[in-house]
Formats: sequence, C-alpha cells, structure tokens
Amino acid sequence: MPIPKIFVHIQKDTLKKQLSSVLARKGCHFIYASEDEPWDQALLNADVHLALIEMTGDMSAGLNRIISSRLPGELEWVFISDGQPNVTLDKLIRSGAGFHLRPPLDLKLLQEVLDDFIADYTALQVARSEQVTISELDQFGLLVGSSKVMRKLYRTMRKVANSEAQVLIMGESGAGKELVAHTLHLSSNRNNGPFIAVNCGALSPELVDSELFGHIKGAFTGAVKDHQGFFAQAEGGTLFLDEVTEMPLAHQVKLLRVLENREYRPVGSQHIQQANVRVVAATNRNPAEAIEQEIFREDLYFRLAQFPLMIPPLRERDDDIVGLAKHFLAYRNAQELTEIGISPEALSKIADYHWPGNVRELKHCIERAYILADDVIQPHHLQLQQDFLGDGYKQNASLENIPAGIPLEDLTRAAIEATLAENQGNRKTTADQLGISVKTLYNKLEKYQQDDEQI
Ligand SMILES: Nc1ncnc2c1ncn2[C@@H]1O[C@H](COP(=O)(O)OP(=O)(O)OP(=O)(O)O)[C@@H](O)[C@H]1O
Repeated sequence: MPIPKIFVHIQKDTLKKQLSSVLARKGCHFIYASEDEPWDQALLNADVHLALIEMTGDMSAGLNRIISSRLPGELEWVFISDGQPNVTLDKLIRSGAGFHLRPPLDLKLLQEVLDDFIADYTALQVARSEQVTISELDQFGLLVGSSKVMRKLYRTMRKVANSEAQVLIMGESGAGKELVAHTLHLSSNRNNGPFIAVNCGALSPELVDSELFGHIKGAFTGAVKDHQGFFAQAEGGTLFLDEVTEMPLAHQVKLLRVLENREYRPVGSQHIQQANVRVVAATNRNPAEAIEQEIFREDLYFRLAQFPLMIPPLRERDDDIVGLAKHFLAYRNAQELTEIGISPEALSKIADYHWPGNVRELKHCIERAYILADDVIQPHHLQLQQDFLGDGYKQNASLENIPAGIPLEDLTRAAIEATLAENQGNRKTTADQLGISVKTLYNKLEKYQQDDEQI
C-alpha cells in the first residue's frame, strides 16, 4: 500500500532538533526542501500529501505563489511559526487549509496531527483498495452470489436444468428471475438453441395469440405477411414467459393446451405445429393469491410449476449484499480501467438498507455512485429509493423532499422502482398508480434493464 509523502521545510536548527523524533516517524516518506531551489517551487514540483512548513516573515512571497496555485486545496498543511502576525498565512489558514502552531510548540499536538493525517490517508487507501478490483463472489451461469440461499439455488438449478420439467420462478421484482431463467437455459441441453424472453403483461390482449403462436398472411386486417410467434422463435430452445400471471385468462387456456399437447396452430393457419420448446415462466405475484383472485388458472399453475423455484429477495441474502456491491463496482472499474473505491461507511449503509428493489436497485445504486464519486464512494453518493422519495412518500404525498437538479429520467426510474417495490412487483397496480399504461411500464423497465446490462 502506498505511504503518505510529507514535504518538510524547516530552517532553524533548534526546531529541526526539536522535531527530530517527529521526523523519525515511520509509515510516511519525508521529502526535504533543498537549498538549491526556492521552497515554494520545490513544493510545487513535489508530489506530496502534506506540507510541514516553518513560516518566517520573508516567506510571504513564496506563500502567495502557493496560494495562487491549485495546491492549497489539494494538500494538508501544518505551519509552525514564531507567532509573528502574518496576513498571508492567516488568509490561507482561514480558508481551512490546516494547522498553524504557535510557540511554545506543542510537540504532542503536532505528533497527533500527523498521526491523524496518516490514519486518514491509510483509511482512504484501504477504502480505495477495498476489493473493488476483484469480485469475491461465486458465480453460477449468469448469477452471482455466495450466500447459503444462492448456493442452494445453484445446486437445485443444476439438477433441474437438464430435465425437461417446466419451471415456475417466483420472486420479487429485480430479484433475478430472468437471470435464473437464462441460466437454466444456458446450463441445459438446449443451450445451442434460442432463449426467447417474453413479458406477458406487455402483450396487447388482441394480439396475444398472434404474438405467441404467430399468424399467416391475411389472417386478420393488418396481417400483411406471415408472422413467426414466440413459440416458433424459441423452437429447440427455451421460452421464458415473464409475468405469466398477467396474461389474460382466455389466453392462459391456450397456453395450457400447448403445454399439454406440445401442439399449436398459428392464427389463420390450418396446420398444426409441433412445439419443441421448454417453457420457463415467472411471476412477481404469490401464485396462490393470484389463483384465489381468479386472475391465474390453477391448472396452468400446476402445469407450469412442475418445478417451482423461489428466488429469495436480496434482503434475505445478507452475505451477498456487500459482495454484490463490490462485484458491480469491480466490474465497472475493470470496464473503465479505473480504481474507484468504496468507504467502509458506504458499505455499512449498503448493508443496513432493506433493498426493496432487490439486485436491480443495488446495481443501479452502485452505477450512480460510481459516476458521482471522484475516487471513493462515500455514503452520500449512494442514492437509495428512500432518499429520492422517502419512506413515507405515499402518505405525505410531498414533492418538497426531491432534491433539485435530479435528471427527470432518474426521477421517473426511482418512482417506478419505489412503486413496484411497494406493490411487491405487481406491474398492473404499479402502472395504474403511476398513471401510465402497462406497456409503457414494461418498455421503461426493459430500457432500464438494458442500461443495467451495460454495467
Ligand atoms: N444474482 C445476481 N447476480 C448478478 N446480477 C443480478 C443478480 N440478480 C439480479 N441481477 C441483476 O439485477 C437486474 C434485475 O434482474 P432480473 O431482470 O433477472 O430480475 P427479475 O426478477 O426478472 O425482475 P422483474 O421481475 O422486474 O422482471 C439485472 O440487471 C440483473 O443482471
């Protein structure tokens, strides 16, 4: 780990002697001003973190040159003077540059100041190198995580991947259902075939049949050419039916038939097609409740859930929360050839938050913090949903807490994610509350997902 560099300009021999124990301190590198060049020039040329300067009246010109450079804000300063008033020095100290120690010199205080500085510097270096260039987490397919629950999930997925069982994935929005579906596909014998993902809630009710099963030219007004449905597109591979509970009931029956017979007929066609497709479905809802509310057919549930897989919400994967944050940061650093770190305080804030938006929210939060931080992500760089909208946003319905200057698209995304989390991922209710169509909501979520995937 790099050690801090301290520039020293002490002229009086008596002071040099007094400081000998301080200057013998280990854990930092002292660079002394030479007689060959003016002290201010030497300091401007040196790449140091702190300057320890004995100030005398004849140094004001040099100090003025320092003040007009960028250096004052970039360095920590400790001045030792004989107590003579010095306007230039006062100006620098009043701007918050550091310490001005007057006689009698308190060596203990000077030692403490240097100790604090070295401790802060070291903490910063630790934070910078806090495993942000490496990821510590295990990975299975596209899924990252080492927590007990994730490891259990990996084992189950490995077993189920190679069977032809239909899988129903359950879990909150942003918990990783699509990633699980895709990983199942990649780990299966069908991995040379296509993986087609469909948002059932975004299908327009009039076109569900045509979207799923395709149509032939002239099947209906506007059917100007043959159209391949999702089943045909997924032939030989996996069809992922996301938000399957949002599919209109009438179409759920048709889906059930295909799952039972492995046959379907494109709209307007006389020819039955064979479906060689593995269906993996997902829902944010509790299927039992959806069945009770009569929006999800029980027989379809049993058909789809030959193998139910429950994805735990991020807040139940305690061991993974901080690991995932570092993972996303490490990947971003590798991509951008940067070394942005994360402070222990920021990691605590991440660990303590309840992540209603799950992994998606965490990933997006790190992405924003990466952009905001200069070198180390601090707690104030982490913009959480609750920071945007407040926990009591709904109750207070107050817009006053929204900080000025937030890009509108960020605000839209925060509103969507907060509302989705509040509604346990139910997109219909979310769209209704936000006053947008389900289709618009899906389009936005798809865009956010694509943005996230570029991380
Ligand atoms: N275990 C994980 N490892 C790495 N990234 C993950 C993990 N889980 C989720 N993600 C990331 O979080 C985001 C959301 O994941 P995904 O789309 O799979 O969630 P989802 O449950 O299908 O969400 P929704 O219900 O809103 O469709 C994606 O950017 C994904 O890459």
